[in-house]
Amino acid sequence: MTAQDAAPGGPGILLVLDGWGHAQPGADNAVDAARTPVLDELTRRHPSTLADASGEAVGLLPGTVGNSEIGHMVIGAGRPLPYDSLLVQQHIDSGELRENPRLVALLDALAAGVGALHLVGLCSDGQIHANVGHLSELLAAAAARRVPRVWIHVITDGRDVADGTADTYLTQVTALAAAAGTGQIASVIGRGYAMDKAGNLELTDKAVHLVADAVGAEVNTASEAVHASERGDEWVAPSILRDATAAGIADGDGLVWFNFRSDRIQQLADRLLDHVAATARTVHTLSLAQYDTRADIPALVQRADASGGLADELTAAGVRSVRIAEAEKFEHVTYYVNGRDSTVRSVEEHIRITGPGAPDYRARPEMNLDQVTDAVVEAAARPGVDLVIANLANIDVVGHTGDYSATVKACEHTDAAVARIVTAAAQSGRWLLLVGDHGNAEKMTKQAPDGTTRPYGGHTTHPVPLVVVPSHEGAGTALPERATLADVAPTVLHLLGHKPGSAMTGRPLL
Ligand SMILES: O=C(O)[C@H](O)COP(=O)(O)O
Ligand SMILES: [Mn+2]
Ligand SMILES: [Mn+2]
Repeated sequence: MTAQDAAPGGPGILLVLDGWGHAQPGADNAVDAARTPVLDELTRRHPSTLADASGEAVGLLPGTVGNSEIGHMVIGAGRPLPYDSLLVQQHIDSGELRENPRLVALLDALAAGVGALHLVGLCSDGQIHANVGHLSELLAAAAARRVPRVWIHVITDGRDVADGTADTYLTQVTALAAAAGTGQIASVIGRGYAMDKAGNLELTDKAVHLVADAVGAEVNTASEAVHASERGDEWVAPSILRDATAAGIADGDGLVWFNFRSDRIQQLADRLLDHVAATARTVHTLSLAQYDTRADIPALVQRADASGGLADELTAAGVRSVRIAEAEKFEHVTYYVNGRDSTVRSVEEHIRITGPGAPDYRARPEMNLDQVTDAVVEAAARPGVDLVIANLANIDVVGHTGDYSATVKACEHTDAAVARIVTAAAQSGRWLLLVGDHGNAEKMTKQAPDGTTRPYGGHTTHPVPLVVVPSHEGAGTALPERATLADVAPTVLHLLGHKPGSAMTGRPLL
């Protein structure tokens, strides 16, 4: 049976170009500056539009930059999904968070037993992993319940916000603690250490020992630690404040993780809990939102239901898909597209491309794109495969370095990979849908809180290009002037010859 027979519409390829946003040409627009003849030609010749990938359109607070998790979840769900940051904010605004029974029980137990509360999280307003405003609510709750000691373990950012801004956020943390009437910064560490997600345990363990055992370079002030960093805010060395050398976790203490996003904090959370248990201490932990940890950490705010998306529809229709990405984005084309569901369904094959990682992607903007492309071309040639879903990571991952010329190169490598995939699609009679998951590389500078313009590798609120290359020349019709990521799954189903799922609010664009 050929793929054409298996799917009444026709087989296809959904290609997510990570971090491929659209903005007017400008001196900091790496997407526009790059030589991308293939993408330019596809956009010109075939039905194309711009899709909203940030804010309310995807389930974030208005004006919030998109991110890979919500981007891929909405691409898969075919509807905006209230994201964890939005749900946490709603719980704060309604007063529910402060009254949360789990939180109240923990704080009351600490007050009664004279235990300390440790608050650990990323301190910035990048709104991708955490929001320092959420810390303020936890401090207020601890003050209201008269917790005798509250230690703040600051993780510095420099990735979701412009580098060189950590000091401003430290000042903010101190002001929030003063306003709440409780909380003292105990330690400071860059997210490069504390939020590793690639299994580099030697990095994670520095954060474990800092938070659990108060082991780090001694500094007089948090700001001193930030200024001593030779590699920017992301790599602030593990530092303990001189007046907090007793801030390690004591038996019976409490710990609340205040990142709302799991992927980059779960490795630390698991490792720290293992270490505390191995050293015969008990710590009572909660997380702001639900984490994908090995350990069962009760969450203060539950996740939105993301079922009824593309994966469920494909399974019901018996549509066979292959998911392909390199390690950096593998979970995005599997777990997140499938609605944060780690089941590998019988109609799915997951291909994770591994290759040499890079401590610094500026030196390897090509990443492992050749192998990813090989795998897409190979899967596209297989008649038994109805749908290939792949992610090309370069534009986003290299964009995060904040290095403009490396990011231009990443866009050019991506263009060459797309050329091969277009040919493979044509040879196998497949349609091809290209879409970004959020903006990044089309804006490589940002105004810092002090008013200066700085290099910026983070995400944006810009829309993303969406292009449909039909399987047969001339088969395309114009797309609506504007779309959203929620329209991707209905459009994919339509191209495959199916109706949108009943849980989907997005529409087929063709
Ligand atoms: O975790 C990261 O690398 C960034 O903070 C967010 O990027 P992502 O949403 O593309 O993963
Ligand atoms: Mn992304
Ligand atoms: Mn990113």
